[in-house]
Amino acid sequence: MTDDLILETISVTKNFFGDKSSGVNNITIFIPKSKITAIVGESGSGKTTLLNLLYGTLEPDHGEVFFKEERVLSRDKGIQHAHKAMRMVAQHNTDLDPRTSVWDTINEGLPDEDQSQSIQRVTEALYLLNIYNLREMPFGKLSGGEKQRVTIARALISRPEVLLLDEPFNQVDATYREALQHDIRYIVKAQGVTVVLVSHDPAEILSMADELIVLKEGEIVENGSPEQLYHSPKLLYTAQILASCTRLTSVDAKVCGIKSKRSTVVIYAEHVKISTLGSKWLVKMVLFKGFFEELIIEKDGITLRVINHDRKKFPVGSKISISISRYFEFGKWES
Ligand SMILES: Nc1ncnc2c1ncn2[C@@H]1O[C@H](COP(=O)(O)OP(=O)(O)OP(=O)(O)O)[C@@H](O)[C@H]1O
Repeated sequence: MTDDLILETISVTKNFFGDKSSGVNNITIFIPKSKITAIVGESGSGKTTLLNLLYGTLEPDHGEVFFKEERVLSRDKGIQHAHKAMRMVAQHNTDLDPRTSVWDTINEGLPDEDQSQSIQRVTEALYLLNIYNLREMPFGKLSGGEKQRVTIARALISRPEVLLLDEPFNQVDATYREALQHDIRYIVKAQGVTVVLVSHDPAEILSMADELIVLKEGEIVENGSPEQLYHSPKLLYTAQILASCTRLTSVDAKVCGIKSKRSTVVIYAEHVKISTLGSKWLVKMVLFKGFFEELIIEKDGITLRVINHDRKKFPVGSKISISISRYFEFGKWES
């Protein structure tokens, strides 16, 4: 393993109850040090299974997982080193005692040998995650977002080299999600922590990750930087995970003025420019997205998603025309 890598899986397979369609199959990945790598894919594609294999809480049926040069084995096989250097924040915090104070919950994450520095380290973690004011509250009384901050503080207090995050912002409402994402990115970058993040949310993936690994049915189908995969997806599957888009057959795409020889056309909402000239499309729905709107527009039974920055200019029922600056073409086998 080269110095710029920290975790590696070599041809790892983990199936449940011998069912090859479950878990993950023959996965080889390299996780770069001090970067945020996101594992993305539809529900059931094997993201959590892969995270548990990296952490060592699942043992592969075949293949090997390495933390630096050291093989990661499952907990029952007793390899401790990798666990000390890694921390996992799971989707739900159900194993944490709701009666324990925030201070004590975070302190429990500090290894015994560091307990002499407990006051300084817990205080630091509380400030880092912006939750100093909550230190005396029982964990169970916190909001979803606050709980998530505490769980991440508890994981970071041991100064892990690798932080594994499974849908970490799931329970956090939209208002606080962006702030928490921003804080986590800032903290991990400042501390040089390596993060492996499992997420469903395209905005989260694109704004937080340095690298993406796309899983489908337990296999890696694409990987690269967020920019690369967003702007030049090789697969329809990847485009649909990363972007707000419309998928059309090549026959339906003719309504948008696109002539394609391939079976499927994908149009990102941001690539549709709108104006009032011509007025051939009907605005069916306006979705408020904060500083922009997403319009659902229709013509000849075809609906398109469109980003509109000129808010309130195109209300439901108004007529508009479009021009498409870019689209992607895919064959059937690429879905
Ligand atoms: N402990 C288990 N026992 C049996 N099957 C399992 C187990 N864990 C995962 N699976 C199966 O393996 C496949 C991958 O599951 P996994 O939880 O890794 O997917 P995922 O991509 O994380 O899904 P989601 O996004 O819904 O959390 C699924 O078909 C799932 O049913």
